[in-house]
Amino acid sequence: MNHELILASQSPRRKQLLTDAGYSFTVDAPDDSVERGMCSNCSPEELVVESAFLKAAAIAKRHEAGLILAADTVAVCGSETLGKPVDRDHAEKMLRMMSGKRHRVLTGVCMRIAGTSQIKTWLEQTTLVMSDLEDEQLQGFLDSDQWIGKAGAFGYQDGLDWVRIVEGLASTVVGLPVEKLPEWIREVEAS
Ligand SMILES: Cc1cn([C@H]2C[C@H](O)[C@@H](COP(=O)(O)OP(=O)(O)OP(=O)(O)O)O2)c(=O)[nH]c1=O
Repeated sequence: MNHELILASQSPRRKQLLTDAGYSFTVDAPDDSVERGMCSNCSPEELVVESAFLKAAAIAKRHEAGLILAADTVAVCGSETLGKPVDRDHAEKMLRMMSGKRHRVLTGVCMRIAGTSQIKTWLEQTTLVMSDLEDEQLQGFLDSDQWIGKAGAFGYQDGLDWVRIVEGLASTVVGLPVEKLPEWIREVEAS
């Protein structure tokens, strides 16, 4: 990598994934307002890519150089796109919707080199299946507050035994497909 890496995210999970993969980087996170006012009638695939693009753009403005990395994650169940729950009731609604079903988690990623027009976006997808959640199990999980700040109201990294991956990378579910980064960094640096 020829540039200093800047993670444009407030997500502790993205920071952890990047650290565990051995990258050195600084963090400059966009505020939540970047995600508001997004296209309301676009597909979830378009939404995560557009959101990652906007997050990277907001941070690129503040830097003269460096490789900016931004991402956005949602869960998709049937025709519903599930972002971060706003409260416990919202989290419960999401989990009841996914209970006993397959769903997908999409992560859009944007990398851009500040001070240049070099920019790329990518989309990754992982399919999961959730067991039928018993009422008691669901209430216990909601009481634990582990759903807070997580798209679809669950954290795959929390070792839950009622959700498993059918196809795709676990890192995509947790918010950043780090296994793809070496290839993607080469692509954006060559663009
Ligand atoms: C599905 C799932 C999501 N998540 C998290 C990853 C993201 O932090 C969050 C999705 O919200 P995002 O809006 O993608 O990210 P964020 O608001 O946390 O951070 P930023 O916009 O600054 O980058 O859900 C998990 O941690 N585990 C999971 O299993």
